[in-house]
Amino acid sequence: MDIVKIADALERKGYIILDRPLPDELLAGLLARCNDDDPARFRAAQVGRGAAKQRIDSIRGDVIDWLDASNSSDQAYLARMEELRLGLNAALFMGLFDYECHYAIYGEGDGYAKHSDVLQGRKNRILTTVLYLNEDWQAGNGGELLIYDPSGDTAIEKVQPTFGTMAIFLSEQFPHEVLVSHATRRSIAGWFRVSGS
Ligand SMILES: O=C(O)CCC(=O)C(=O)O
Ligand SMILES: [Fe+2]
Repeated sequence: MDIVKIADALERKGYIILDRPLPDELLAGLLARCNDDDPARFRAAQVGRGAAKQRIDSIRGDVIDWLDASNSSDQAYLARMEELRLGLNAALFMGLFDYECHYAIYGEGDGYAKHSDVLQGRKNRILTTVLYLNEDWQAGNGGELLIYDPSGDTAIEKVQPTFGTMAIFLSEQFPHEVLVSHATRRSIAGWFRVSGS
């Protein structure tokens, strides 16, 4: 990954969309993991936290599974993200403390309504990453990531979830949404966090 380029974009505009920053073998391994035939691995994603945590299909339709450091593909991805964490801390003094990430699968008809990744009452998610794992994705499939300006009024970026594309943005600054997908849509969503609450 070109950490200098990523750091520069984050400093200038707060986000970057990368074409294919990771090697093909790694992407293939991650896709195989996200295709895993064990359906019980994936759980309905929830919104909110603590007592307010709930499943609301109309807001968010994906199923998720957190990465597992004992799997070699997951481990390789986490190692790349660790390099990025250290590089961004060195370049921008971001104080990123750790990284959490999960596979996500959106089925036909699923999306994720406009939201912020910074959970209410908890400000530790600093930087969001989303890596897409959809081979032969068609423009008509929907499922685009819309990134809004900080006011939330205007969409400033529409990202096709094509294989290997990665979006990285400041979690608090950019409301975003996943448009309804008309095909199975796979990704890894992750967050660099600072320590604390
Ligand atoms: O999959 C995407 O494009 C974004 C997912 C997302 O916003 C989230 O999981 O918080
Ligand atoms: Fe999000």
